[in-house]
Amino acid sequence: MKYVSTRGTAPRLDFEDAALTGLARDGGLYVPESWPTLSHDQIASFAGKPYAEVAADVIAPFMGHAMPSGDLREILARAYAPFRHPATAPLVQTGPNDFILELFHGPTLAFKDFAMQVLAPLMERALTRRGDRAAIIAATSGDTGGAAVEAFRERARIDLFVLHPEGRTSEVQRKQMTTVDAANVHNIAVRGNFDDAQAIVKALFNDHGFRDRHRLAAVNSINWARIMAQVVYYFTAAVSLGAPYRPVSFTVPTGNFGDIFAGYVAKQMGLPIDRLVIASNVNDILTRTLETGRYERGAVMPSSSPSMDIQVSSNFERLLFEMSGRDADLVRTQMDTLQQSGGFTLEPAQYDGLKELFAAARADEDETMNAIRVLYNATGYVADPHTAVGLHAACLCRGDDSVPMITLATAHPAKFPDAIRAAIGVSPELPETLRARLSAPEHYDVLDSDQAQIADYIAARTTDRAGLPA
Ligand SMILES: Cc1ncc(COP(=O)(O)O)c(C=O)c1O
Ligand SMILES: N[C@@H](CCOP(=O)(O)O)C(=O)O
Repeated sequence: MKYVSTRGTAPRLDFEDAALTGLARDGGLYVPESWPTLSHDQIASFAGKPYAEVAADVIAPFMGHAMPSGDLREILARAYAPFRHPATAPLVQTGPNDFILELFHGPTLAFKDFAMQVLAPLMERALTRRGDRAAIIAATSGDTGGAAVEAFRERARIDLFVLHPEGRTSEVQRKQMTTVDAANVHNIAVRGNFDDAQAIVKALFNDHGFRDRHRLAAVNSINWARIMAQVVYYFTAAVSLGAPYRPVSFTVPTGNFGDIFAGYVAKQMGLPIDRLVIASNVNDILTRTLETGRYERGAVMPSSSPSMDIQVSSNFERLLFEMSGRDADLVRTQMDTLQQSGGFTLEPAQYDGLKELFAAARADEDETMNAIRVLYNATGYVADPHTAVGLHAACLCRGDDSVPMITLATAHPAKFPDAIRAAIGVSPELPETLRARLSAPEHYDVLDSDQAQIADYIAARTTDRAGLPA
């Protein structure tokens, strides 16, 4: 399996190089050269299998000859062993044909653990084989950072730099990152919003001298391996509701468009998905794009679902590439226009493709709180605010009632206690192990949203190759 960039001029890479590279050298994102497909029988055979085994079958075609199948299976078994639910990604029924897919039973209580727990051993294995090391730079609106810190702490070949927007994550999210005292973990609170932090990460990758000197790697969803690992739970959820013999729909709380792009990939691989619903909070660039055909950046607004406070959705570039018939020249021009003037109009083929595959709806703050309240009053279930945005959108874009609608629960409500208390007056409990750790001292530095300042900070703290483990 080879990987190509959405902007067409970066080298084609194999899986391992794509996973270590992060952003392509032309500023684009890597995608597989073609989509592998799974047969009807293969998909049917997932019924009743442990999550890690389904993961091996779904992931293997993307990896080519990167590693023997036994090694992959071992990595996956270890990655999902610490999840606190025996089903790993359980489904909960909340209505006649409505389900919640709980993706928060991993170590940091958010869906990011599904990919990060796999990415860390994959990257470490590749670096060990090469006798190399990497400096990971990640931007987070709250959850990617915590999951990355947990997965990469104390990995000898990796320095991890996590940029979060100062004061714009929940307290629990911030402490999940900053109370970890590990020599290879560096937290930076950026005076700005998530888009500022993500723009700096991309700019540092586009500075090829800096990138090569410090061997930059990415663990945001610009890294293809993140998306790949997230495809798996679409299969396990759909199969447990009768796929491939019947279609299912998914609603996905969306920010950087990574998680829902994984749903698109599952569909390309042969999973019968009827609707993919994009759920936005007040930062609704994607819902507006679906309504108008224009991709137009707005100001980032703080919300009760802070992990989705994003206006530039990185992975939308992958979809634009797909919907244009993989026209890299067009995508490059569109991304340049976005950078220069803050927006562009989709080509008719892109817009038609988008409307055919996706529906979209936004939830404002009152609607988000109301969705938490309505579900709690009807069933006693406590949904986190991101999930609630999804529940609101699922209701609006329901479509055919006979098709199961699965809303992704992307985080545990205990990560957002203030919002939950405001909605229903209940304080969700953190798991005991996490609660104890969050009272430890915090470690982070506050920097301006300034590329040069952040580059200097990283350069001063990156272990050089002389510091490689034997
Ligand atoms: C809890 C939660 N829900 C939803 C999202 C949005 O996911 P994506 O950025 O993949 O669209 C995020 C952040 O990525 C998140 O942390
Ligand atoms: N919501 C994310 C933002 C980064 O998204 P990613 O999926 O590209 O890592 C977060 O919580 O950090």
